[in-house]
Amino acid sequence: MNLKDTIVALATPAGAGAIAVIRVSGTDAVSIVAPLFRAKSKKDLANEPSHTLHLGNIVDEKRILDEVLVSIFHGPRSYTGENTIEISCHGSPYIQQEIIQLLVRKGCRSAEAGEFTLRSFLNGKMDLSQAEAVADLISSENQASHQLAMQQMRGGFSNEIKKLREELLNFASLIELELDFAEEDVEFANRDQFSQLVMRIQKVLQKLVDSFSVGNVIKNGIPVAIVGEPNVGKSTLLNALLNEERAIVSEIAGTTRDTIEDEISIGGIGFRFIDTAGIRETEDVVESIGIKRTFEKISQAQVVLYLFDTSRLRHPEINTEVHPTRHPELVSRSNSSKESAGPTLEQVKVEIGKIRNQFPQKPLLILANKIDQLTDKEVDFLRSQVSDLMSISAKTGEGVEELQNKLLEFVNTGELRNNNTIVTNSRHYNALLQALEEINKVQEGLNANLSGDLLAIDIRQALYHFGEITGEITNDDLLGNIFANFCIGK
Ligand SMILES: Nc1nc2c(c(=O)[nH]1)N(C=O)[C@@H](CNc1ccc(C(=O)N[C@@H](CCC(=O)O)C(=O)O)cc1)CN2
Ligand SMILES: Nc1nc2c(ncn2[C@@H]2O[C@H](COP(=O)(O)OP(=O)(O)OP(=O)(O)O)[C@@H](O)[C@H]2O)c(=O)[nH]1
Ligand SMILES: [Mg+2]
Repeated sequence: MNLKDTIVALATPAGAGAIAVIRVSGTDAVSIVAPLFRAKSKKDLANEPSHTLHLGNIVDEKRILDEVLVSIFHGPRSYTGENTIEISCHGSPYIQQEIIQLLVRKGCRSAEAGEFTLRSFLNGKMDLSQAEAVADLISSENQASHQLAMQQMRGGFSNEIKKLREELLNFASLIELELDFAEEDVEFANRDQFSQLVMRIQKVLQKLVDSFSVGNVIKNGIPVAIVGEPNVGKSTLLNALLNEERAIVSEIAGTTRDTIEDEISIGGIGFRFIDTAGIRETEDVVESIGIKRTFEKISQAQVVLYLFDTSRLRHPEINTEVHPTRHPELVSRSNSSKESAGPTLEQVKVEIGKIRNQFPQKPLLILANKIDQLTDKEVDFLRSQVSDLMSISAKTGEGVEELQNKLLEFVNTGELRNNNTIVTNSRHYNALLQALEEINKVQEGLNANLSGDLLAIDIRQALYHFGEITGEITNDDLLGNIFANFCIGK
């Protein structure tokens, strides 16, 4: 990738649209486009001031390709920091390609993925964490992830890091200066002040490191596993939550064999719901693989929803000696297969206990489903038996909204509301962890009255990790990795 080239790419999505924007950036942007542009006002584009907009035609020799609007940005006053021209043409894929090919013939190179933003970074228009936020912003699909990306793009996080880095750098220089006067036993860096700074940095770093658990979840969606025995209504609940017929629902136990997942935003937060294969003893090879996967999904989930079917509970108070007038369909079901009668409430509690034992840290919501089949008295009885019970009907939607509210309670959105800095990027998280480790060493060194040269080594290491975040320290591989995940034209 030659960064001296003038590059061109479609900035809007591929395909037909009302209007498409083609972006040209680099030293020759203006000198390449100006001769191809015939302004209505006869002006020469090359003489126009920055941040102005011009109507005219794009012409290839004598042929008019399109009537367009052209905007001009003189470097360094542009997104990339280079000369930039944007051509807004009619949104036909044919016109887009004709104009782009014309520009390539006249000396532009097709841009690589993320190259405009890479140049913006290299030209000092933004730091690395801000550039990464641009990609997050484009992919944000709900209010929370949008807010975090926006915050990061505006530099909130980088500024915090940069300030700490500068203060630390000051002390590092003072300590290193002492080394030059080793014989004279001077102390330029006041150890008490330094120790205070180190403690402040530890606090900030720890806060940022801790925020990742929230940030990561907000960025990627909170995984919620829906589990329970076959046929209890897991897929019906998934569909109700997603408001879409996403999973197949049937009265046949074992319908869902593999996990199905999809994401939806509730209250501005993304939730990823994972419908799983019903858990039961089975000889069926495929089904048992599905069940194994269910347990994997539980371990990956942030919250687990355990469903059971109230209409099949065997219990004196709740039984399926059904009221024939209310549920004629159930009469035939329970009559035809006595052996398929469901578990007792005690057995359900045992099953829930097993999951609790296996995943002690995981919030587990117990959902008594199909309450539309019960009388109010039966529902009351159920609630009195299981304290943390939510009763729902996935089929009628009863209780689903309460469930959504309950799910929102699991997300600590306080930090988000308080506008605290939240780390969302695992690269930043790793760098922060490493910086914290080094800072802890510095603190230990101070406590142990370590000599300046040894302190300086750990300080330099910490500085290195700070620099990784904002991009003062970087390398081609890292940049390649980050920007390769961008779309072309960004
Ligand atoms: N048409 C268009 N829309 C766009 C972009 C773009 O590049 N082109 N952006 C691309 O992501 C975003 C806006 N970001 C931009 C950031 C800086 C400058 C710019 O010209 N900066 C100059 C001048 C600042 C000023 O005069 O206030 C500078 O930084 O010096 C332009 C767009 C979203 N919308
Ligand atoms: N009356 C009533 N029926 C329900 C309710 N929820 C689900 N059902 C029915 O129960 C049956 C099983 O529903 P599914 O959603 O396929 O159950 P599942 O837990 O995904 O089953 P598997 O995928 O086989 O493990 C279907 O006939 C649904 O219509 C409910 O709240 N009330
Ligand atoms: Mg299912």
